[in-house]
Amino acid sequence: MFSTAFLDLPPLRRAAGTVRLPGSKSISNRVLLLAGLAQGTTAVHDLLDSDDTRVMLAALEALGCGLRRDEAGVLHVTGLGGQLATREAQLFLGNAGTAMRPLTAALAVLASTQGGAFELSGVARMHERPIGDLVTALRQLGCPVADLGQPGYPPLRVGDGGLHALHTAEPIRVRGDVSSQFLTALLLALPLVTAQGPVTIEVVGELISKPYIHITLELLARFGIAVQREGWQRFTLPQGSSYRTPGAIHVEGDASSASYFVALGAIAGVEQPVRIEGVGLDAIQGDIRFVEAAQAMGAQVVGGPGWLEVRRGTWPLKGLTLDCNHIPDAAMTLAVMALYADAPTRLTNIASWRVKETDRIAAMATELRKLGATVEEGTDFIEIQPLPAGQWQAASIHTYDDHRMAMCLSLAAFHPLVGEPGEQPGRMVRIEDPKCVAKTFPDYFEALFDCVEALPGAVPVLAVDGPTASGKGTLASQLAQRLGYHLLDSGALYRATALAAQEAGVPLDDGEAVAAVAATMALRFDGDTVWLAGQDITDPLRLESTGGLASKVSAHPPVRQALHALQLSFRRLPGLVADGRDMGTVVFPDAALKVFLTASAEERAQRRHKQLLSRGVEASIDSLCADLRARDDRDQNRSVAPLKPAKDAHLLDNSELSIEDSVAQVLSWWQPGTPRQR
Ligand SMILES: O=C(O)C1=C[C@@H](OP(=O)(O)O)[C@@H](O)[C@H](O)C1
Ligand SMILES: C=C(OP(=O)(O)O)C(=O)O
Repeated sequence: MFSTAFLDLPPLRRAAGTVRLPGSKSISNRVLLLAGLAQGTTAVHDLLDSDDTRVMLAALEALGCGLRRDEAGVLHVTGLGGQLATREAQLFLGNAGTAMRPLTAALAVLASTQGGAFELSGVARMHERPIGDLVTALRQLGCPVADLGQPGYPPLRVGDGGLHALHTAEPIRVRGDVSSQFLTALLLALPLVTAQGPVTIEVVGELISKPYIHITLELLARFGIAVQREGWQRFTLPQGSSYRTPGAIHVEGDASSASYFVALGAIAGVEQPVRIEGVGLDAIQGDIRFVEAAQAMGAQVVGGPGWLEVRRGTWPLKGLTLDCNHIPDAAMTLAVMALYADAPTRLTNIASWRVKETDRIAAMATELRKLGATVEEGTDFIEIQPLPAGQWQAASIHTYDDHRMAMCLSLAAFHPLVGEPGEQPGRMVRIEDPKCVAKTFPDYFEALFDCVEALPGAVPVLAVDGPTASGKGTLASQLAQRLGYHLLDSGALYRATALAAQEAGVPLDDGEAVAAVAATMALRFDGDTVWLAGQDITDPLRLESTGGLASKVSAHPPVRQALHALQLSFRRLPGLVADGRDMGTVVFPDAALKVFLTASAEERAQRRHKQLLSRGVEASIDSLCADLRARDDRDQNRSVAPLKPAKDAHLLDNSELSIEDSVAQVLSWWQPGTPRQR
């Protein structure tokens, strides 16, 4: 997961490859609750691991359910068998509607019938998401529910410790026009009170997001509860309903998450399709019908059970008007596809967008406008005009702690002129707070980068060059962390070459022979660990003596040549911070930003001295200073790739700066707009 403050996406042009989707959030949290209420143990395969399921799991654990993950990653849930194991708990449910609403209902019923009291709270936004219609239904049933904050919103306390007779003979009435999760919550919880007779739920007003009720009914059926229904108005739980574990259950891939990859194929699956695995045309999730909307916009989709393949069909995409009530989550993806269309796109009947992770109609309109689009919004619709190729603007996209805003808007990084003659350099899309995807798809950006390709030369490089002991290694690694970029420590390649040559018995002054070693050595970086031919060389690589050897081998032109291609291969999405001596001048002359880091020889000698002392090595500052000056002189005057700032480098003397100051300075040069390709 990218935990950076922002993630810069360079202009992308093509998509191809395969994504294996994480499990469905809606199925995962329903299955967890059903398994938690059932008697016996349920083996849950392919459960989603994300913020929303973690809060549900933590709640089940606090309530006394047994949870065990086996070596294969299968979760075994041992349920309560309908009996409370603990009578009081405070449950924090983050921003997971699929945890907050169903747990409120289930615990209200259990607390009222067995005696107990439970507090349910969430993040600040959860306390702005309505739950009043569910609370009204639960009170009608006879459950005590107390508002702990603003009435109609979490936090809530359900139960008051006492026993309460519930009124199950009359139909329980619930409104369904704000969220379908209120009805889902009652359907999941009320089997608990069917001992005396059947229980009927009546929906008041128009039910929204109907396909989510279908998921609820399907999963209840798998747990042995056959709900009888009359249209979308009346649902009856038969007398004596009880949750029976199916033993094992498999969670399908998330169909809402699939929408980003379906869109990817439609926008940029030019030569090859984007293949999606884990969810297919047999899905029980309503969001699979996003496929039809994407097809209507021009996507070519084929699929079967558990898979889809999507390529670009009509281009530009076709604008459309669509009632999106049945696909409220995936519909957001259409709003970004609309930028690439030939005519306006109007998405209607989406009032529920306003009460989800953020006010999604307002947020979408604001962020699409930043890209240059013309957008109209109403209480329950959004209309987006196509964005002509020349009018796309670089933008920093605010994501409102809403996973879908981040995932949808990443699709705006595609270059609108993809595959057309006279492609122009593209723009950069900055996604703020990319870790918000953790709600349902923590590795979304990794999955995206695995199946997209940037415009040639567009993967940004930030080159940090400078003399020995200038602190460029530390600066480069901090920058890579802050930007979420890959890191190339080119010095390590020369050091590894020297070690490999020594190991092979090759004389270090034989440039051609050392180059042959460099070209074939089996070098692998694994986080901070470096492997050479299966051996961990992390420590030997850092030795002063290895530095001396590296200085020798790096003076041979054939060695530099041999390592050139290897260095270029580090340039991968989303970007690269390259640390060395000739990164900006020779290896990445087109780097988006070049920094030449210096510090006075005295200051560098002091730093080196400290570093050596910390490793228990004694040294004199004067001799270190003399060594550094001699090394600078050699580096600056060698014939191949002498150490010098690139003409377009920013010079940074960090003699008086802390690491944090230097990082801040470089990041201020790296604002959208400044790097060359933006
Ligand atoms: O029941 C569910 O799993 C969901 C129902 C939908 O909410 P609404 O019914 O509030 O539209 C959907 O947006 C949400 O992501 C998941
Ligand atoms: C609305 C959503 O979530 P929740 O389950 O919290 O309602 C969503 O995932 O888009």
